[in-house]
Amino acid sequence: MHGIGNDYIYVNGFEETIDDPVSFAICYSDRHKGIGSDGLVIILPSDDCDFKMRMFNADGSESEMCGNASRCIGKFVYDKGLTDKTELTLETLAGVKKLKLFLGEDKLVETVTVDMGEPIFESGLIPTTINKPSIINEPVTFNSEIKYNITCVSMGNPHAVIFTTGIDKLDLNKIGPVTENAAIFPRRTNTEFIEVLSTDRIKMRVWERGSGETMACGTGACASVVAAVLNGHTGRKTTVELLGGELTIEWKESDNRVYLTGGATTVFEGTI
Ligand SMILES: N[C@@H](CCC[C@H](N)C(=O)O)C(=O)O
Repeated sequence: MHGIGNDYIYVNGFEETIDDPVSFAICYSDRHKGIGSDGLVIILPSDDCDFKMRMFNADGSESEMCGNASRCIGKFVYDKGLTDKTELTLETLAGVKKLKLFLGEDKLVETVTVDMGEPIFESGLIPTTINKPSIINEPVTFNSEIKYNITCVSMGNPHAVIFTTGIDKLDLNKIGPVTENAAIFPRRTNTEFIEVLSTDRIKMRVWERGSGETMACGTGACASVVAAVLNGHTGRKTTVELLGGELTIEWKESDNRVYLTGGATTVFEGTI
């Protein structure tokens, strides 16, 4: 399945057990020698919620949260009849997320809104070793030569947001690994490169921790809109243009929570 091009292999953990998800993710995410994906998502029973998600990047590292995968899980469980509810709770390593499913004419899930919770700014919780309470538009030199101002936001997983120009031409394969593995990020980071198009539209390319450049990142889009608001670039409801499509993000003033809305698509099913 994919959420605007951010594709994962989804495994129904009610029926299948994967003993070694790390090796599975590395092996089958390979686009030449495996199935090909940005990683692996396992849908599991939960004690307290409707469902539980575990997600692994293409390098086998487990992440706390994935925005695009949570939408796809909503589609998976509803379309396959694992639930008939259109409002669901999902247990993740970043806490409980609430999903609202919207059906298309075919009565299958087309769009999902995820309550992604409150953004986190405290340096120690990002985590970053930069010795300031929070990191907003902070000048940082990477590898003693690449200078960027970064804003750090955790959506349960770490994001460094960079506002710049000419992102189409950026050599992400070169700069992405540098920011991802910088010593200031002890658990590595996802990095979003953002061009501000207007007060309600931004364009984003993302280098994901553990997967490299992907066509979209839901948590990254949320972190970027929060960073755009904090830096005075956009309003609280903003469309994010990504390589794989668009996401609508709203950081509500009333409850301080971030809401992510976008599509979810099934590509194919198979047995290995
Ligand atoms: N693509 C995802 C985020 C996946 C995890 C990320 N690479 C990390 O390691 O934190 C999304 O849609 O949020």
